Amino acid sequence: MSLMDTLKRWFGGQGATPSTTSQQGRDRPEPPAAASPAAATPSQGATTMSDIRIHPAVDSGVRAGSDSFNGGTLHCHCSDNPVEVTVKAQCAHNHVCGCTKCWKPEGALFSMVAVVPRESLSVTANEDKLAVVDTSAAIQRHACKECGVHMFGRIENTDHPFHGLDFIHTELSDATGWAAPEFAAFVSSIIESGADPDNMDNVRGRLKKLGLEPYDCLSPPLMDAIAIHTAKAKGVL
Ligand SMILES: N[C@@H](CCC(=O)N[C@@H](CS)C(=O)NCC(=O)O)C(=O)O
Ligand SMILES: [Zn+2]
Repeated sequence: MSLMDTLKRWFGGQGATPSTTSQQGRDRPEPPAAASPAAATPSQGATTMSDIRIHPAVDSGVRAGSDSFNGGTLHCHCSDNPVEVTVKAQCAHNHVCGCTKCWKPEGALFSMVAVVPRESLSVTANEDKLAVVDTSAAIQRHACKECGVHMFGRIENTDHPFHGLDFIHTELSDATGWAAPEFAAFVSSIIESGADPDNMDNVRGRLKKLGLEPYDCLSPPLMDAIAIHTAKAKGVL
């Protein structure tokens, strides 16, 4: 059984959160400022739930994925010689992430990030434009040096619970059918990017309305998976 199958068995598979249909097109979001690849717009000044821009892919409603979808091609935001990453698999555990490390499009409070088996992902054009953002991080985020977009994140530590999985931002693909985001992770962390702490009830309320249950770390199934991995490594399980 593959790692992805094991994860799906543990976690119940992708697409657990059925979604409303988005009215939004699949246009790429505005390019980020190259100098600040992880920038959000923390001080959105939003005081009402509907004003809150979680992420362009969910702000008009979460679009359900397709069971028959089998991958696509991701591009960075460079108009010349964009980096291209090809993924030959559906993604799993798609979610929005509020941490400061994941790449967010301009104006968004959250990143949108999912996992795929690392063997399903390859860089198919302009690999020389990629560099790892922070080599000391568990997730080695390979970003375009020109536009700042994170093309994929890889865990090289073979002892890490998620080793074997790569992290991707499906919005970088024009294809439709990617599994929809299912929850919101690291919600409190948006404060670390400058979001107003007094607006957190509205942010969590908006996420719930979108069907993205807010968690301040990962979702319970993923936290359980990490604990199971640790318990097994310690010989407790
Ligand atoms: N509060 C921290 C949380 C960072 C964090 O733990 N991020 C998670 C979710 S992406 C993680 O797995 N990080 C590992 C890494 O960045 O390598 C922040 O916002 O910077
Ligand atoms: Zn993150």
